[in-house]
Amino acid sequence: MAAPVGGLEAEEGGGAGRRASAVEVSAPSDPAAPAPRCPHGPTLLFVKVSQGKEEPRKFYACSACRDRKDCNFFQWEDEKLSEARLAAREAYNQRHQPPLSRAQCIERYLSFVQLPLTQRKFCQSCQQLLLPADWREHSEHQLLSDISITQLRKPSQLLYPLENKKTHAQFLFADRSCRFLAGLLATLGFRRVLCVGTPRLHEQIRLTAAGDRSNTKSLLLDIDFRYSQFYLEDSFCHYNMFNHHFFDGKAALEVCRAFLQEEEGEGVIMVTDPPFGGLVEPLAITFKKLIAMWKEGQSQEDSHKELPIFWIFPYFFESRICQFFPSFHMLDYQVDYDNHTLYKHGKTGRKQSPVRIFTNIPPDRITLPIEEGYRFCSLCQRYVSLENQHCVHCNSCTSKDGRKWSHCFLCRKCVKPSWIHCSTCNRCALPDHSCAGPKDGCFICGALDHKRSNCPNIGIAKRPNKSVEFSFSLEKKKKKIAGVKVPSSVCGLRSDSRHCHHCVLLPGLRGDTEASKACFRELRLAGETQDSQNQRRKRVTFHLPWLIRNANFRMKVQTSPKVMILARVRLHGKTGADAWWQEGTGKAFRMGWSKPFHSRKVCIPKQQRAEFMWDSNSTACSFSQLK
Ligand SMILES: C[S@@+](CC[C@H](N)C(=O)[O-])C[C@H]1O[C@@H](n2cnc3c(N)ncnc32)[C@H](O)[C@@H]1O
Ligand SMILES: [Zn+2]
Ligand SMILES: [Zn+2]
Ligand SMILES: [Zn+2]
Ligand SMILES: [Zn+2]
Ligand SMILES: [Zn+2]
Ligand SMILES: [Zn+2]
Repeated sequence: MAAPVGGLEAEEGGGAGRRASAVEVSAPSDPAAPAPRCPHGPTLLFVKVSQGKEEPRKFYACSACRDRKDCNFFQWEDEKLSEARLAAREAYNQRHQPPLSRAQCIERYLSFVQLPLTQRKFCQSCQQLLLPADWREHSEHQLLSDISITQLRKPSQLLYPLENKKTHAQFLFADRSCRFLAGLLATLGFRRVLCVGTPRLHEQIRLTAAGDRSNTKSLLLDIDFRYSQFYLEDSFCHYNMFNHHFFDGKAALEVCRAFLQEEEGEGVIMVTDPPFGGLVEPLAITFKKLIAMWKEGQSQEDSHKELPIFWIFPYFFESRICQFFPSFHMLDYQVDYDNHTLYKHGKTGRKQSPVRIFTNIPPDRITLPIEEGYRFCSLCQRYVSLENQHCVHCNSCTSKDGRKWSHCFLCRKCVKPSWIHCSTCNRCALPDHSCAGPKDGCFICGALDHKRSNCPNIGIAKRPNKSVEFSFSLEKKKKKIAGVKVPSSVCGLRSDSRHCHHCVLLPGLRGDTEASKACFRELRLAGETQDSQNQRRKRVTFHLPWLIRNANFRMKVQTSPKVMILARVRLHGKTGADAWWQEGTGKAFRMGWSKPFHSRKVCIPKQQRAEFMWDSNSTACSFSQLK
C-alpha cells in the first residue's frame, strides 16, 4: 500500500477539503457491495483529498491499523481480484487470527484458577497465562510466578500496555481518573457499563463490585486479544470499534446485545476511550450501531430516550464529535493517563491533559472533584475548571483548555489568552500569525479554533529546555549548501523563536536578530548538557514548518580525532492528534573517525519535530537543509 492511511490521524478533526492533502473515509460507489476483509474484519473505503478535491480512485484499507506495518491490506475500489487471490487472502486472514479460540481461552482460564498458587505462572515474554503443560516451552522466557487472584483481576497491570500509537494506543487511565470515572458511574446509578476500549475501567468496576457486592456489571469490548485470557464470555468480547466487528462472530455479538438490552435497556451506559489517532467518523458509525442495538430492546414509550455515553477524547475534537452527536457536550474534567508522559493532570504531569469526557448526560448531574481544582458555576449549572471563568458576554464558562480565556468584542466570543484581534484577518489569532497564511485551522490537529503554534499537541519542543542552551553564529563565508526556500508567510514558527524566514530553525535559539533576518542555511550549534550517566550529550530540537515536512537534512558533527560518535535522530510523533513523543523511532547511526567533519544525510518524513542528539566529545555540529 502506498502508505495512504499513514497520515489519517493528521487529517482528522479539520473536516474535508481544507488541507493540502488528507485521507478520508468515503461512501462506496455501490452501497450493496460488501467491503473486502482483512484480518481485522471489513475494511474501510478511503479517498485521498488534495487541495479540497477528491482523487478519483478510492481504496480499501484496514479499519483498525493506521500503519501498514500492522496490517498492509490495500485494494483499489474498482480492482477485480482473481479467485486464486481471493482464496489466498481468505487463508491469510485465517492465519492471522488469534492462536486460541475464545472457548479455549475460557477453558484455560478455568483450569488456571484451579491451580495452587505456586503453579500459577505468567509468561511476560509471551504475555500469556501458563498451564503446567506449557512450562517447558516457556522455560527460557521471563516468567512471573505465584499469580494471585488479585493479580488476575488486574490484567492491565500484568500485561504491558501496547503503546503502538497507530493501532492500539493503549494509554491506561491513571488511578485518579479511573477511580473518578468508576465513582461517577456508580453515583449516576448505572448498573451495567459497556466498556469499549477501556480495559482498566472495566477492571476497576469489577473490583469495586466484588468489594461492595453492588453487582454492577461490566462488559469489555477491545481489540487486544490478550484480555480474553482473563475473562469469561460474558465480560469480554474481542472487538474492533472502527468497523463494529466481533472477531468471534454471532455468539459474541449476542453477548453484547443481551448486555445492552437487559432490563429493557435500563441502567446501562457505554464508556469508550478510543485511540486518539482514530478517525471520528467510523467510530461514530460504530457507536450508532451499538445505540441501535440498545434501542431494539426498548419499549415503545421509551423510544425518545438516548443511550447514555461517555466518549473520552481530546477537547479539540469537540466540533467533530458534536457534528455526529449533537446532544453531546464536553465536561471540563481532565482525564489522566499512567503511561503517557504528556497527558497528565496539570498539577502532577508536565502538561495539562487535553483529554476530556463527551457525554449526553446533563452536566448538572455530574459532579467534578473540588479537591482537584473544579468548581460549580451556578450560572452554567455545571462544574468547570477553577481557571475557567464565567464570561458575562457569552453567558458561559468558555474555556476549553482549562486556562482563563478572554472575551473579544469584535469576534463576539471568548478566545485563548494568548490571542489578539487581527484586523486583517478579522478574527482573533496569535500575535505572530501570518495573515497571508492558510486560515483553515491548525495543521497538527485540524481544529479551527487554534493554529499549530498553539496546538496542545505540540508538546515538548516548545517548552524551554533549561539544561540546554545553544548559541549559534552565521557562517556566511562557508561553502553554502542549497536550502529550500520557505516563504515567510507559510512558516509556522513563532516570532519569539527568532527564526529565519527562509530556514527551518530551532525554537529557543538565542541569537543575533540580524542574522535571523538573513537567509542563512547553516547553523552552528554549541551547547551541552550532562545526562545521568555523566556522558556528554547534546541535543537540539527542530520544528518543521508544515510545508517542508518531508525534509532532508545534512547533519555534520565535528569530532576530535579518534572519537567515534553516536548520533541519533528522534522523531516526535507524526502530525495529528497524537503528536506524542515516539521513543521507539530514534534512528541511531555511527559517524566515523578523525575527519574534522562527518556528515550524514537524514530524512525527516512528515514529522513536525525532530530531535538530533549526539554523544561525543565533538566540538560542533551543524545542520543544513538539502533540496
Ligand atoms: C487510549 S486506550 C484506552 C484505555 C483506557 N484509558 C483504560 O485505561 O481503560 C485505547 C484502548 O482501545 C483499544 N483499541 C485500540 N484500537 C481498537 C479497535 N480498533 N477496536 C477496539 N479496541 C481498540 C486498545 O487496546 C486500548 O485498550
Ligand atoms: Zn487489518
Ligand atoms: Zn513464553
Ligand atoms: Zn459559567
Ligand atoms: Zn466571552
Ligand atoms: Zn477577535
Ligand atoms: Zn491576521
